[in-house]
Amino acid sequence: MTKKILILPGDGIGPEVMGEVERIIDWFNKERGLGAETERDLVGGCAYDAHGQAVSDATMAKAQEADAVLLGAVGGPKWDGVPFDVRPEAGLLRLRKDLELFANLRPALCFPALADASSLKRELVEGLDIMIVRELTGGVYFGEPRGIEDLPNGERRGFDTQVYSTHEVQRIGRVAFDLARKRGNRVTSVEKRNVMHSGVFWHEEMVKLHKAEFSDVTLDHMLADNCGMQLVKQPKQFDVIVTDNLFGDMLSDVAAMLTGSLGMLPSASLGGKDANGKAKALYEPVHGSAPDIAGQGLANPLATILSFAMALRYTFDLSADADLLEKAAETVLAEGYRTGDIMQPGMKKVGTKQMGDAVLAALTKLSA
Ligand SMILES: NC(=O)C1=CN([C@@H]2O[C@H](COP(=O)(O)OP(=O)(O)OC[C@H]3O[C@@H](n4cnc5c(N)ncnc54)[C@H](O)[C@@H]3O)[C@@H](O)[C@H]2O)C=CC1
Ligand SMILES: CC(C)CC(=O)C(=O)O
Ligand SMILES: [Mg+2]
Repeated sequence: MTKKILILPGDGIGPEVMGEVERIIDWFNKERGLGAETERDLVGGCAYDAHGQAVSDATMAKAQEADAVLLGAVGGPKWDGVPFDVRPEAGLLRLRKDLELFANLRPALCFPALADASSLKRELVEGLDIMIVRELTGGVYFGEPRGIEDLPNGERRGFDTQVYSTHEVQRIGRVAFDLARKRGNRVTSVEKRNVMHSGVFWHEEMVKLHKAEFSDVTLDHMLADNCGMQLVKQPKQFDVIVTDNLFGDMLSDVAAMLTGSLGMLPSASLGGKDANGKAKALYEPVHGSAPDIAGQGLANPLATILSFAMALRYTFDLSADADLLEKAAETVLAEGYRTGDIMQPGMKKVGTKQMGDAVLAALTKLSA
C-alpha cells in the first residue's frame, strides 16, 4: 500500500534540510521499494504569509490523512510582530495538539566520530545514548488561562498555566517505561515538586503507575534544575528521562550539545495507537529555523535525516531501513564530513547539500 507522507519544510533552514530528506526518500523509493508518495505544504511563517494562518484547515486535513508528517522548522524574526495566535510556532503547536501527538521522543546519541565535537570532554559523552521522553500536548504550552492583561493599578500582567491530569501523566509514563524495557530498564522522572503543585502531582502519578504496572523497571526522580546540571556533569547516568512539555523542551536542547550540535538531534512525536495499531506521527529535528544561518546552505541536515530514520522505524516498521540510514549518517561522520556546527580540525567542511550527497553515497555503498 502507498505510504502517504506530508512534507512541511517551514521557514528558515527548514526547506534547506528538508530538501535533503526528499532526495533520501526518492532513494528509498527507487532502491528499497519504500513506496512513499510525498506532498509538500506550508506551515509556520510561510503559511502566515500565504493565507494569514500558521497552518490552514486544509493542511490540517492533509496531516490527519497522512501516515506520517515530516516537518523542518518554523519561525524567524520576520514574524516577530504578528499576533500571538497566528505566529509561526502556533502552527506547529496546533499540529501537535490536533493530532494528539502527546509523546515526543528525543534520542540523544553521541556518534563515535563526534565524541570530540561536543563541548564536553570525550570521556563524558563517548557512547552516550539517552532517550528523552517529553510530554507534548499538555503543560504550560497549552494550559488555560493564559494571556497578557491590564490591571486596575495601571500595571500589566502576563500569565500561563501549568496543568496536567491523571491520564496525561499516565500515558506519557507508559511510553517511557515501555521504551526503558527495550533499553537500559531505567527511567528518571523529572519535575519540580519542591515548588510546583503540578510537580507534586506528576511525581505521585509516576510512583503509582510504576507500582501498578512497571515495578520491574528502575524508577528514579530528579528535580528539573538538578537534571540540567547532571546532564552536563555526568550524562551517561541516564537511560530514559520522562518529563513535561517545558522541561523536556529545555533539557533536550541541553542534551543536543552532548552529541556535538543541535543540528544532530532528531525527534518523533507520536499519538496513541488506533484500533488497527496505527499511531499518528510527526517527525522533526529538535532545532529551530536557525535564522542566523538560513539561506546560506550551511545547515546540518543530519537531525532531519535522522528524524526520517525514526519515521522508517516507528511509522513504517522498517527497522532494517532505519538502521541503514542511521549507519549512513554514522559513516559520513566517520569519513570526516562536517557541516560548520560540528566542524573539527582536519575534517572536510561541507554545506547542507554536500552532506546530503555524502549520505546518499553512503546509502548506495552500504546497500551494495
Ligand atoms: N520545532 C521548531 O520549529 C522550532 C522553532 N524554533 C523557532 O526558530 C527560531 C530561531 O530560534 P533559536 O532560538 O535561534 O533556535 P534554533 O534552534 O533555530 O538555533 C539555535 C542555534 O543553533 C544553530 N542551529 C540550529 N539548527 C542547526 C542546524 N541544523 N545546523 C547548524 N546549526 C544549527 C543555529 O544556527 C543557532 O545558532 C525562533 O523563531 C524559534 O521560535 C525554535 C525551536 C524549535
Ligand atoms: C513550538 C516550538 C517552537 C517549541 C520548541 O522549541 C520545541 O518544540 O522544541
Ligand atoms: Mg525547543
